[in-house]
Amino acid sequence: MGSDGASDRVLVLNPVSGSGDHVDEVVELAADRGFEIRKTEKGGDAKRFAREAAPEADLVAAAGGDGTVNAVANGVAAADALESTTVGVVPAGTGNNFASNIGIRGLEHAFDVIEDGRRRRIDLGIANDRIFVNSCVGGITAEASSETSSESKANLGVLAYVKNTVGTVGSFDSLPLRLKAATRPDGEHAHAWEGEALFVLVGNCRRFTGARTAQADVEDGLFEVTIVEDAAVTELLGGAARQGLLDADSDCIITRRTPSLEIESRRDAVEYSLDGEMLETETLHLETDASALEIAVGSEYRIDPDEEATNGGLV
Ligand SMILES: Nc1ncnc2c1ncn2[C@@H]1O[C@H](COP(=O)(O)OP(=O)(O)OP(=O)(O)O)[C@@H](O)[C@H]1O
Repeated sequence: MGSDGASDRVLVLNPVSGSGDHVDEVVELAADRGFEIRKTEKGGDAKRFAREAAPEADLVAAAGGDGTVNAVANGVAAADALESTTVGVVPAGTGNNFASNIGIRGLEHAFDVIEDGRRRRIDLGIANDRIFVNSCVGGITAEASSETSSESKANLGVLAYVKNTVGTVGSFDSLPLRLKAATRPDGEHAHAWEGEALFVLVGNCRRFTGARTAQADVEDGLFEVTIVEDAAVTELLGGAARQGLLDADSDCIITRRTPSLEIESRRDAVEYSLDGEMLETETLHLETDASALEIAVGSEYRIDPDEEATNGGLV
């Protein structure tokens, strides 16, 4: 407790995330460790609670799904406290994609990590004036993505999205988009792409191509961008996917690493999902804020997830 009565560790608890049966256990674990607990009652509370707590608190933890982590990161940023406040992640959502990417396995483990885990400064994604930690997804999967199981995502990468969409949506309105991605931090040497996209997947801490791990390098100042052209559906229906051919090597799937990009719709506004929270806009400007957010990570977190194969996973 600070001298003015403000807590130095605050837990923002979403009681309705996931199946909603985490509340008692989280309250007990948090109380044992001296957290002040603030339960959300409606949308907008998590960001507000984090913004109010961050100027005094060394640690603000988010108990909920990716949306709650997103709100807490946005609140800490709104308080201008990213330099001084660490964010903790307590996985109590449906998918908990971000938590698993940073090596957090469950509720009790999350509190152990907050107590003793390494601190790392990771990149944040900025989409127009909002922050995201894990991913920004545009197109028809913006909603379908939350329904694709994490197991299926990890195994199939971007193919899981195409398959899931084909399975659940049935027909498609592809997006006429224009993308411009910088190849250097100063915005020089832009790559441009224009065409009909089924979806655009921008990963900060998460990747969508058929890599061995779903975690992207979140300390490199770069997004992993995947564009799936609408021709992918034809390939998929043609049986390429069943034979395992539709993946990062497909001509319909374009991948880029970039510190910033702009996505412009050539028709209507497009719905994007920022860590599961929706944003509708015609033009989306995305950039990374390198090493902006301090988080507590589990031992399975990898700075460079691709190094695992060569050095036995040690970082
Ligand atoms: N008390 C509440 N009642 C209703 N909605 C709430 C409440 N508190 C937060 N919310 C809403 O919950 C959403 C965030 O949910 P969150 O993403 O954390 O969980 P989830 O959807 O179960 O998990 P995941 O994103 O991992 O699938 C936000 O959109 C927020 O507005």
